[in-house]
Amino acid sequence: MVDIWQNAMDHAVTIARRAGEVVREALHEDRKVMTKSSSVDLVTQTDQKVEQLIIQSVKEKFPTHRFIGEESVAAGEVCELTDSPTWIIDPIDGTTNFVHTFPFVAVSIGFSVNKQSEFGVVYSCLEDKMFTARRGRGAFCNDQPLSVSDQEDIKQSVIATEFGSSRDPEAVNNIFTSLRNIVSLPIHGVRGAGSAAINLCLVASGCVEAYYEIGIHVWDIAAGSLIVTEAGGILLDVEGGPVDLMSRRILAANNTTIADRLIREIQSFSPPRDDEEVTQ
Ligand SMILES: O=P(O)(O)OC(CO)CO
Ligand SMILES: [Mg+2]
Ligand SMILES: [Mg+2]
Repeated sequence: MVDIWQNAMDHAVTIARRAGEVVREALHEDRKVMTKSSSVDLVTQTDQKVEQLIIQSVKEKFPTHRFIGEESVAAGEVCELTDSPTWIIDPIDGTTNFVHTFPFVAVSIGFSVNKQSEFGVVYSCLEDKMFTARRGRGAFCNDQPLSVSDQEDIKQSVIATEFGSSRDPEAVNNIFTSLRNIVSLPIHGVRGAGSAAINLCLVASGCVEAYYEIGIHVWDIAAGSLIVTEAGGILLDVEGGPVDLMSRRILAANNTTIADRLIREIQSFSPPRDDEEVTQ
């Protein structure tokens, strides 16, 4: 059977690898750090350069396709997901890690048609791990199939989450309340790679049972979320119900038993949506 998006996916893998080389080389240079939404929301010239590299190369091959890119949105482009084929790009997921040479940095490329994810590519470029998923065809790391953990007991689980880049006292309070509740269940441990995309790949790989976060953006999770579901995992909103990739909230888990137990402990809140201006 012909897969009409296979060419696009092959291109995503090629360009993610090339982008990863640029990121690796930039680690040996001075990294000029700028800030965006808060003093701890970091961006570098490499983020911008890599996003342009990806967008230009995709435009040459697929001139009618649309884009949602983290740094393009930061520069004022609208964050709108339509039915058109759309590339959802985070050029460096884990910019704080990149700035500090903490070794989990990913290039994340999601691709959606009719608002449905068709493929996801996450290249963890310092580990040299290429995570891929094609809708209905499974998830892989360096071509080896992935599957989520089969653990059903939350007390035997490791959960990934992050503190995010908001320092709004109420948001920080909610984050710590959730964390205290979950740690106290008790669980085996809490981990966070500092990259939403890599955290999702850790769920897909069975290294952690679940990952949840409030405050992430669609470009952080577009690719990794398909990698989770294609590895047999599930996606939900942090209050239960269907996940909404524009809502800035996600819970990815190996199964509903683990997800339902976490939902009872998460103190949720709602940051402004990624597509807020579009939906108003
Ligand atoms: O490093 P970035 O792309 O800002 O992403 C963060 C979350 O927004 C880590 O996932
Ligand atoms: Mg990101
Ligand atoms: Mg980024």
